[in-house]
Amino acid sequence: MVKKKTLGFAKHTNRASEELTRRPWRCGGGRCRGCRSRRRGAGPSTARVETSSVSIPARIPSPIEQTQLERAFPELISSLEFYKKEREREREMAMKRAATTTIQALASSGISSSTRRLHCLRYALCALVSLHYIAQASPGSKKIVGVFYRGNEYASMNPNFVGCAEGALGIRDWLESKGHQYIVTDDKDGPDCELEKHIHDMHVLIPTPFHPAYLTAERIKRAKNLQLVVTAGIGSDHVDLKAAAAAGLTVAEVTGSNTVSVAEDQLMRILILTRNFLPGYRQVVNGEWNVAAIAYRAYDLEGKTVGTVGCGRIGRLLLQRLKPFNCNLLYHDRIKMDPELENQTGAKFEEDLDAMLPKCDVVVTNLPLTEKTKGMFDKDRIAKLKKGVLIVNNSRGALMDTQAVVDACSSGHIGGYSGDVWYPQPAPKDHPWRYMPNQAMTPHISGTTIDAQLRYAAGVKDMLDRYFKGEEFPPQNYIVKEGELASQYR
Ligand SMILES: NC(=O)C1=CN([C@@H]2O[C@H](COP(=O)(O)OP(=O)(O)OC[C@H]3O[C@@H](n4cnc5c(N)ncnc54)[C@H](O)[C@@H]3O)[C@@H](O)[C@H]2O)C=CC1
Repeated sequence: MVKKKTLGFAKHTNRASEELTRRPWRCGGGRCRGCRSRRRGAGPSTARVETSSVSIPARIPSPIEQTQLERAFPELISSLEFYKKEREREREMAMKRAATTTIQALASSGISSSTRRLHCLRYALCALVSLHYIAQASPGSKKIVGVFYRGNEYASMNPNFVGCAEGALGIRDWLESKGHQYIVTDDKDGPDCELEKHIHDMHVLIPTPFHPAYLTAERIKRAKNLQLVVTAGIGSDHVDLKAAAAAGLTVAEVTGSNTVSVAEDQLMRILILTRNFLPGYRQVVNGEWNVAAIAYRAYDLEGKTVGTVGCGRIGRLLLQRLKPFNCNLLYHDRIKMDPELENQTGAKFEEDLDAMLPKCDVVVTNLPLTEKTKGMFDKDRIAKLKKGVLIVNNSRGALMDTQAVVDACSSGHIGGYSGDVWYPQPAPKDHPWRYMPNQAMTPHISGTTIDAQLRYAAGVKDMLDRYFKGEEFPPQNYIVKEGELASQYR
């Protein structure tokens, strides 16, 4: 049976608002994980506030400490009281005021002896930890974990580079101003990684396909507080969707956010392969000049047959972009396009995939990775392709049988293979696709242009906002909802 988890705390707090005022860490509902964990002895008195590098014991000060604090920083205490009572906006202001008061009190205390300075620092630390605790434990406060690729020295080179861990989708201030905890990391694999430290108590996970945090059934089992997974991008195959559905999680992605970015990239890869571009580039870099080595298998795209396997949002944009090149366009999908759209793109529907493939000079994949599409291009299917076929796969690496692609590229049966998706990601140094001939591979980049990042960051923010308010997401964004997988994943 599917366990449903409460989405959005607006409803949640209404149901038990009085209880929340008295015991802010409890929802008052019998199914509340907070209450259950407290009964198991993991209540706030023993809770720890995790940050990416330190772990501070978070607890409400004892009455004695409170009196000491009151004496030391009366303004701070009244701010704390105010903070507890008032609504969200006022609470934010009170938090800022309390922090300022602490700093001002420190600065104006005229401390001369080191002992007094130590006392003062202790009080200040205690007050700040209390503030932090209240921010964590206030009604509806969520722990949100983002897993993105690291920006390193490039992080500060473009203010719109929000897709990296340092950019954190540009939503840190917004989330923290609402009292939520936002942990961002790129450390996602292995038992000692940073992500593992937060699995047990995170409420929301924001993974991205470019640096996938693999949310396995085993991790889902341990993610007792998890309610929502929002993929920053498109393609949520890094999540065990069946396990997510069984656990009552919502999985959503920012549908449409990078379709243009991928369609443009595919067009580029088709041209790079058709014109045999990369060997020419390598010659130049290596100080060589050998026209024949390129020209003997460089072609025009005009007149060639291009087939897309999968023709949803990206596939259709690709067909529209290919139309002016005067190719023969074919598509295979579960669903036939509207006749109007077929006319617009000039593409012909092929119901039988295996009948379409041998006709194609260029095959492009535009499918999600599902149980049905995993390993779709195995040895047998690749053998049915035209000799010298060019393949562009920006969908997912696992659509291909890795070794079958290596063998076909090595024998020349595949004349060129290009894409940006691998399994696993990041691709290990010894991944055979790095070393096979006739490849024009890159890291996973096509859907993470700056334009795409801004779109998927805005989409994630919109969905988080709706989640906090207990509102529905745009329907096309749901991959798992109320125990059901989106139709193409079933
Ligand atoms: N490399 C990158 O940066 C990116 C890669 N992608 C990948 O591209 C995929 C497609 O993206 P969209 O076009 O936006 O998705 P979409 O959902 O709009 O289109 C997918 C199409 O595949 C069809 N399909 C699904 N299963 C099928 C099957 N078994 N047989 C035949 N057709 C099937 C669906 O009917 C649908 O028309 C994503 O799922 C993702 O894996 C998406 C964005 C960025």
